Amino acid sequence: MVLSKLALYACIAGISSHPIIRRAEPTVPAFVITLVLSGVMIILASWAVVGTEVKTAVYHTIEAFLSFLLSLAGTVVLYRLSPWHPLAKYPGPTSAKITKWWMAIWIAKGNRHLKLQELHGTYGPWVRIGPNEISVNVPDAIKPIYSQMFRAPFYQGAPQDADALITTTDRDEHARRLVAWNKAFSNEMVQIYRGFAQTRLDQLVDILKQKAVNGKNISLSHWISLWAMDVMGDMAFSGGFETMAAGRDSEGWMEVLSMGVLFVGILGQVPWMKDVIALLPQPGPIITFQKACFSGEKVKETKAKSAGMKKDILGIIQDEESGGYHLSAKEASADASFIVVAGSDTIAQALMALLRYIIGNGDAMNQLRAEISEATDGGTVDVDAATLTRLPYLDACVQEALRLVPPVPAGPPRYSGDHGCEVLGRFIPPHTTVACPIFTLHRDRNNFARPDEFIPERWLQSSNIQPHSRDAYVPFSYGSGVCIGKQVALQNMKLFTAGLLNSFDLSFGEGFDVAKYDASYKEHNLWLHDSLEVRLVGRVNGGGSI
Ligand code: HEM
Repeated sequence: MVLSKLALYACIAGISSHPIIRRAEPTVPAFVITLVLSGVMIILASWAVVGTEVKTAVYHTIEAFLSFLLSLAGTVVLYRLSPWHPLAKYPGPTSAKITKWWMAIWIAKGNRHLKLQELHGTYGPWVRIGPNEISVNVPDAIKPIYSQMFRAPFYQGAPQDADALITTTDRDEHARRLVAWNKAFSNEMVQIYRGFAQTRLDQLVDILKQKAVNGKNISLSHWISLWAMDVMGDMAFSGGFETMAAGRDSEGWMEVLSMGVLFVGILGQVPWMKDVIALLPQPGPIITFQKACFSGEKVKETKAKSAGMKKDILGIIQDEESGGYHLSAKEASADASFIVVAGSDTIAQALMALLRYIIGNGDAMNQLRAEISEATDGGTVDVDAATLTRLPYLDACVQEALRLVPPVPAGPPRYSGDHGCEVLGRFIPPHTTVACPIFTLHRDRNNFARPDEFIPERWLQSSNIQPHSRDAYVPFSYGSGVCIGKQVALQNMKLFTAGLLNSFDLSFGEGFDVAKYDASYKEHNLWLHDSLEVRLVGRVNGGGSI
């Protein structure tokens, strides 16, 4: 009888502990340890003080635990759905209001980009997509959100040994680290990186010329990925990846990276799980990647190699003279891993989208080929900085590909902090995560005319295609945390496309089904999809095929 009352008290404790847990959220291990300790104490007290048999005491303690957890969970759900919740006025699906696992499942399925589009179609521009999270599909809101707020707890979702520039949620630390990073992306360095990209492109063209015999299908997506990885290795560590020479990602870096990005995407929805994952014997893919590739050797090797030379990103950000922030070895290792993710798959995906659309659009291909041929004197001149300014149609094609298939499709999540903030006259309550969904903004017909079509002309100065909202176009994000590699990315994409088009005639490969290819796109934080199969025919400089 006494112990049944215990279950009742446990219910009351569950309900009344909700306001405490909500304000001072405990870590999972602290919560579990508290539960276990209180269980042991209850059993001991029942046995020693009340004189209950141990078996009965254990039974009633379990009963009390379940009562506690169920009443706590019930209170959480009721509160999240109640009119007293700070985000109560924002519409959204009930499951999303209850738990972040709902969004985690869409990410795992690879359809979050489509779900967000659907939600904004149903509920309007401000949608509640998590218990404490809103998605904002309003171009005018991008500047106030991304300039006032900084990175959300999402970035702390995966266990890692140290923060990278891209995962730190401390704005001051980010600003101090950025001093050295800005040096690594100065105009002078961007020109040096152009040389690396050109050398790797020449290597790729030679390889493809050998492979592209008898009109057989080539997986362009495969080779683009290898090119991007090798260029990134050169830029970040003065060499290190030789995936093109091997013809494959022999060490499996890309696979680990894709897993890592998916892992971060899912765990970022439920950052408290990090403590649980950290207890598992097998470390997550991010730590595996850092340990396998970058712990110790690569970081030390690059530091030694680039001493006094300062020709690669890791060398510059580790150099004490770059100023601002002293990177620990673990932070350098975290930065090294993230630079590869940030700078290789993004540019590779952007190029795959660009080539898929220009191969599928004869007019665009002809116009592009004519422009590139004229600017490079029939392919005899390398694409330097001056040449790039003479390629407006290529620039338009690049922008259009980044609009249709932004390599970072979800909106980077930002956080309203302890005090909340105001966006377009609305108060965003404290501790709210806010994101502007890039894919949805880019494909919204209120922002861009015929939004699902590839129309590079909309980016030309002479264009009168309306609507055309430049404010809604954010493939590189905005504000603090904006992509630091934007100039390198744009330059390398143009250089690659010009070089490839000067070297080959391209068409879709035999049996390649473009509709099936488009439908295969899955968004797991970055994109995963089928292979882009093409047929390449070598060209002689000046135009004709060989
Ligand atoms: C088309 C290619 C690219 C796209 C679309 C892209 C997009 C983005 C976006 C949206 C962010 C913000 C992420 C966030 O806040 O969660 C970002 C950050 C970043 N990107 Fe890129 N990126 C591209 C290429 C590159 C390249 C080539 C590099 C390096 C060479 C690079 C380096 C970075 C870094 C270091 C950050 C973090 C900046 C910071 O925290 O201040 N990106 N990128």
